[in-house]
Amino acid sequence: MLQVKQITKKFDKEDAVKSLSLSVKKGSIYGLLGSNGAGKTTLLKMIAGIYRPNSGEILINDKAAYENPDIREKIFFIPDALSFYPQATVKQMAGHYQYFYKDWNEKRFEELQKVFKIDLNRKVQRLSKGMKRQVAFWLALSTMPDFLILDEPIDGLDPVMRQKIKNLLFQEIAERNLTVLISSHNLREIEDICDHVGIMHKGTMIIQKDLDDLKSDTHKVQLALKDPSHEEHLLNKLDVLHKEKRGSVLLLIVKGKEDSIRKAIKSTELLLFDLLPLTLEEIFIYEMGDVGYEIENILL
Ligand SMILES: Nc1ncnc2c1ncn2[C@@H]1O[C@H](COP(=O)(O)OP(=O)(O)OP(=O)(O)O)[C@@H](O)[C@H]1O
Repeated sequence: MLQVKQITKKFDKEDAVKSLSLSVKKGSIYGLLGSNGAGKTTLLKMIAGIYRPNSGEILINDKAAYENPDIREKIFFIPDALSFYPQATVKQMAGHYQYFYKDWNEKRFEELQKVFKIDLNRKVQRLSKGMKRQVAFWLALSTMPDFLILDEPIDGLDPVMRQKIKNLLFQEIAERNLTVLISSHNLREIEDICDHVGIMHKGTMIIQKDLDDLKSDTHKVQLALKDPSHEEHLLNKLDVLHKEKRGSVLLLIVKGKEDSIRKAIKSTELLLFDLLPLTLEEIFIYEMGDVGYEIENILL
């Protein structure tokens, strides 16, 4: 279990991450979403032990991660901007990781060559962007990590390779209880693979929930009132995240379970009523709107 407790990170005088808490259960995939500059990379780098928080603590299986080299060795971070030794071949990079990671698994490395099919003698810096990312996953999985921290992991990967890597992650989760924390702007990908989601804005976590709960907690409602003067009364009964009017039709994004929304609306006479679930992308946009991120007229 990964527990982040009230961590803050300042750059100069600005808080990049403010008193943020989060917990990720063993064997789960947690998707970290957020606006540009929200502090996602800074948070991941603190968890990976690259930045030291100004305050707060990061615990892995109840032990302080930063001070504990054995724990830090079981966390593997694949950053957004990859870096390799300038002249190193894939084989030499593997040798480097073998030296530094005591659980390096040579057999696993050889098995994974069948997936990645990249010549071991090629210089990593001369590989394409997507191939470099494949090498990063290849090396990461060969260190047999307990925690994999991924910053924009699919950038540059073709759809077939994306699927292969997803399958590898699912396999590691099923067989070894690997825990994965992913930061991404690709919400479809997050929706597809994550079981838990957190949304960050301006250094804080504005919402974190089980993905299924999050999706059943917000709905898109389209309605037309028989008597338009009842609009305010109706809206007061709903937790409205966003409202738009198109002629006499009201388009609403409403927080709450389907049953409670239907119940709140029941006593109002309507000419039209439609209730639809939201995609994660839509939930993200309206949650951001709720905290003051400008989202005028983008009802999807
Ligand atoms: N090394 C640094 N020195 C100074 N400020 C930094 C540094 N790294 C990040 N910041 C600042 O911290 C804030 C959060 O940045 P961060 O990279 O964590 O955001 P992010 O959520 O990953 O953004 P994006 O989605 O755009 O990649 C930003 O205001 C950024 O300018």
